[in-house]
Amino acid sequence: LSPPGPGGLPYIGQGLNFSVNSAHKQFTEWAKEYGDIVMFRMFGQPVVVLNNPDLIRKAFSAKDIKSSISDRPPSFIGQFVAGQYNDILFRKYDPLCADLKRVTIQVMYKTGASKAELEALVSSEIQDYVSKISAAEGDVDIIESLQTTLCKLIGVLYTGKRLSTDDPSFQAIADFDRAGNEIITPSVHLVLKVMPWLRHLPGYYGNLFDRTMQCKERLKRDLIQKEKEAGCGLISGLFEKQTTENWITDDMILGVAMDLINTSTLTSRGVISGVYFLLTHFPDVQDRIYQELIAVVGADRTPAVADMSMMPYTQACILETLRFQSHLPITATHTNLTDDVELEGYHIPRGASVYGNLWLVHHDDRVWSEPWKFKPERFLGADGSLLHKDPSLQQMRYFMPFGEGHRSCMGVRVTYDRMFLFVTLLLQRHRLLPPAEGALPSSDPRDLVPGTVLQAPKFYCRIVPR
Ligand code: HEM
Repeated sequence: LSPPGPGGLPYIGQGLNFSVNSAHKQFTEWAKEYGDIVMFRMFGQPVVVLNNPDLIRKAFSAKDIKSSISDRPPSFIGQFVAGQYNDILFRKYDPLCADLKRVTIQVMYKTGASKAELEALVSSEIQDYVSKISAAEGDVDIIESLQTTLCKLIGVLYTGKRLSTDDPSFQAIADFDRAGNEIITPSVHLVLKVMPWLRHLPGYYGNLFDRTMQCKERLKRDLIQKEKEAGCGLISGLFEKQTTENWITDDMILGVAMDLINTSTLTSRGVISGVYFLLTHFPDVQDRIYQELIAVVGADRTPAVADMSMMPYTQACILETLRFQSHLPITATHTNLTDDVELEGYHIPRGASVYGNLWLVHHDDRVWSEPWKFKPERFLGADGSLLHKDPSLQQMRYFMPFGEGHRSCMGVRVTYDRMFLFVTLLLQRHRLLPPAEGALPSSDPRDLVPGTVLQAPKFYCRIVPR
């Protein structure tokens, strides 16, 4: 039995009926009509949307890999940019993918993500950003200069040191970030997937492909090779691992480096611009964070990640931002390349594109009261403690901003830590106010700027000292 769903024109199916950039809205409409599993076709390709958190977990976490929907479909970037899927993000879920993901996470934590020295470097990058935006007078666009800081944070993760903006390693990251984010845009990537030969022709697609490959070469020459010789960050940590895990090739390390640039800058930009935007909208939330910050950290000491566990309200704001704005409203594409799968009595054909609809999960009004309101307190118990850790709470089953299962996000810890530092380092000494001229755009998440990652609309604010 096939899952129910909207029909459509022969072959084209629903291919012309919605924009890939706001697929989550269309998927959510269809869920109302067809239920928890919806299937439709796009240019002959079956597409399945899972609208219920338990189903998403079941499909994406199944222990038996044959019945888990954890592969990625063939893709242009995986094939031609990552050199035949020598990476994690675009690779099917074979044992090599699972091992590379496991080792990368291990090395990420060992060399960096949880080390105090690295946190100090991350914190200084963010403090520099805060000093820069708070020095500006009048109405400022605080997101404009964020991208440089995000690339510098990747520099810290990869090399274990701060890179200046004229360092060739930093420039290699920033250039790859620009080209990679352009080629990964769904509308661009879709064209290249259907017509991969466009990469050989002059014109927009051929130029973009050439530029991306040049950036890849620079990344290899100016960062990866240098880190291979000496270093103390994630990249040199992966090279060290080659001694015990001899299946790790140099090309895989380059693939991982490319993956983490593209998965981390756009998403981090979404969550940081998103939380600053909401704070500008809600001064009372800023005040409560400030009070908590002063009680735990004081006005002089620099906030550190270790303070986070003592600041439940601040953590609740971070969780609520992730729920409310659901920056990745649908998961990356999943598929099962080897077998057909039975899910809740429905037949999911091999090779179907499968998505988890995280947007719907996070705004389901049967679980979240007033889902379109920004209410950090929903994550707090009556005594003010954080509810997030309590798995018996039904709503926590409905919180999955980083996906679930074998393909879930590798940057969860990094993201929580960074959001905490961006929020506290700014609010300890400053207040975010609406612009003097003009109004703030709406804070309703349905008005976020669509794309692979939802972004806050362009906004101006004033930063004033406390
Ligand atoms: C900033 C907020 C972030 C959010 C909301 C987010 C969310 C997600 C989601 C929803 C997925 C897809 C899961 C799936 O396909 O089922 C994902 C995958 C991934 N994320 Fe993140 N992410 C964030 C930041 C990061 C960062 C900072 C990194 C790296 C340091 C990262 C690395 C990855 C990687 C490598 C994957 C692919 C894993 C795989 O294919 O197995 N993410 N993320």
